[in-house]
Amino acid sequence: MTLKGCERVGSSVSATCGVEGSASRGRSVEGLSESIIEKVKRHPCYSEEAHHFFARMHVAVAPACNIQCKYCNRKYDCMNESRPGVTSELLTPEEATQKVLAVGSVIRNTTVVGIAGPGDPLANPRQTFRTFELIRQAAPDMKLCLSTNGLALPDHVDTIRELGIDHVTITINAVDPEVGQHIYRYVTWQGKLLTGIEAARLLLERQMEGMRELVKAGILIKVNSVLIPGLNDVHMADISAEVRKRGAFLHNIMPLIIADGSDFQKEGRRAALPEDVAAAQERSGAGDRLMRHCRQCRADAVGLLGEDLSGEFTKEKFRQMSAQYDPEQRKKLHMELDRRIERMSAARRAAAANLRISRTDEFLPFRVAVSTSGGNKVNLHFGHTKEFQIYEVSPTGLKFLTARKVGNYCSGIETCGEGEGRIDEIARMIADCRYVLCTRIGPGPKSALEEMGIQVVTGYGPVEQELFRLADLHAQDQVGIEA
Ligand SMILES: C[S@@+](CC[C@H](N)C(=O)[O-])C[C@H]1O[C@@H](n2cnc3c(N)ncnc32)[C@H](O)[C@@H]1O
Ligand code: SF4
Ligand code: SF4
Repeated sequence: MTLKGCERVGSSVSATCGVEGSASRGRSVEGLSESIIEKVKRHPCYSEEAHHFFARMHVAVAPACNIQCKYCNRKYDCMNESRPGVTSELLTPEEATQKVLAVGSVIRNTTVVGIAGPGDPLANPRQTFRTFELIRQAAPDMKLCLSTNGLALPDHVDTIRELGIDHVTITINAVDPEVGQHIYRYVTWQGKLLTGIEAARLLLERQMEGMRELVKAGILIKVNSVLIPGLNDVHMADISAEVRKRGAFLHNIMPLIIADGSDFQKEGRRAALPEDVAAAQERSGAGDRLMRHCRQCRADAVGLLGEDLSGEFTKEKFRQMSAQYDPEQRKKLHMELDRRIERMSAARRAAAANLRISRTDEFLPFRVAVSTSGGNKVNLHFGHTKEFQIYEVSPTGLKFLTARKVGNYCSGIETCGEGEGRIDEIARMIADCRYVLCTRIGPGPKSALEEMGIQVVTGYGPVEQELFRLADLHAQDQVGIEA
C-alpha cells in the first residue's frame, strides 16, 4: 500500500509536517466558545487550519434520494473522478464500521466520519443511523457528521442529537422558491411527486424547520450552496444572509460541476468558474464564516482534504486488513497535531505583523498557486498537481483563498486520464495568479505559463516559508533568477 502524507502509521510527524516559521491567516478559532472550539478544532471541514493536518472519511451507505437536483447524477462511477455523488461501491453498516476501523488504524489523523451519500443520508435513515450507532460503539473518538438536502431533517433531529452527531451540513441552493423551482426536477413527499414551485417551497420550509431544530439542539450547521451561473449566482448573498441569520455556523459556496447525464448538462448550462465563486464569496458578506477549502469530495473519500485515498480502502482491501484501532495512540497523535496547529497559528500572526512593518504600499497584493499534496507543504511537481492551493500575498500577510482542482473531472470513459498535462485548462484555473510555486516543472509548461503572464518559482518546504521567500524575491524583482 502506498500511503503518502504526514500522519500515517510508522511515519514521523516532525520529519514530514514542519510548519514552523509559517505565516498566514486562516479561519481562526479565536472568539468562539470553548464548546464550539472543541467541536471544530479537529474537524478538517470546519477549520481551515485543521484541514492541513486532520483527515476525514466518508462511508457510502446511503444510495437513495428523496429529491432530484438538476445537477446531480449518481449513476456514473469512475475511480478517477472526484466529485460529490460518486462512489465505487456501496457498504452495509457493518462493512462501513469495519472500514472506519481499518482507516482509523492506518491513517490515525482521521478524526471525522461523514455520510454524504451517494444519495441522501436521511432518505436512507435505517442504514445511516445503524452505521453511526455501530461506529459510535467501535470508534467512540470519531466525530460524526452528515450531509443532507434537509427534506427529511425535521423528522430526525432527536436521533441525530441522541447519537452525538455534532455536525450537520444542509444543502440550500435558494431561499426563494421562485429561484428554487429551476434547480429541482422533483421532490418526493408522503408518496407524492411534487414539481415546480410547490416542490421548491416545501423543500425550503423543511430546510428552515430542520435548521431551527438543529440550532435548538446545539448542533453545528454548515450550509452548502451550489453556485449555478445564471440561476442562483445573484441570489447567493440573500442565501448567505438568511442562513447565517438562522444560525448556520459556516457557509460553503461550491461551484457547479456539470455532471454527465445531468439535467443541467442537457440544458447546456456551464460549470461555475473560480472567478464566479470568488465573486459570490465576496458578495456573500460571510467573512470568516465562509468555508473556502471545500474539495467537493466523493461519497467514499478517505484522507486529508485534497488527497484521495479511497482506492486504497476498497472493500476487497479493507476486509483483508487486521485493524489495530488504538484510541490512546490516536489521541497522542491528535494532541501533537493540536500543538502543531497552535504553533502554526502563532507563527502566522507574528509573520503577518512583520509583513505589515517591513513592506511598503508598492508591495501590491498578488496570488500564488501552490502545488501541494497536503500537510501544509510545497511538495509537488507541477505536472503531478491535482489541485492548487491559492494564496494571496499582501502587505497584511498571507491568506489562504481557496483550493482548485485540475484535470480531475471526466465526462466518460473515452476521456479518462486526459486531464493530466492539459496546460490550457490548468492555466485557465489559475489565470488570476501571478506565480506558480512548485518543486519542479518541465520547460514546455513553464514557457506556456510564462507566455500567459504566470511566472514559476520552484521550492520545497512549509507553504508559508516558501511564500515568504517568494515575497522577498518579488519585492526585489528577482523572480526568474532565483537559485
Ligand atoms: C452528493 S451530495 C450528498 C448529500 C445530500 N444528498 C445533499 O445533496 O446535500 C453532497 C453535496 O454535493 C453537492 N453536489 C452534488 N452534485 C453536484 C454537482 N454536480 N456540482 C456541485 N455540487 C454538487 C450537493 O449539492 C451536496 O451539497
Ligand atoms: S439531494 Fe444530494 S443526492 Fe439527492 S439529487 Fe440532490 S445532490 Fe443528489
Ligand atoms: S465535500 Fe467539502 S465539506 Fe464535505 S468532506 Fe469534502 S471538504 Fe468537507
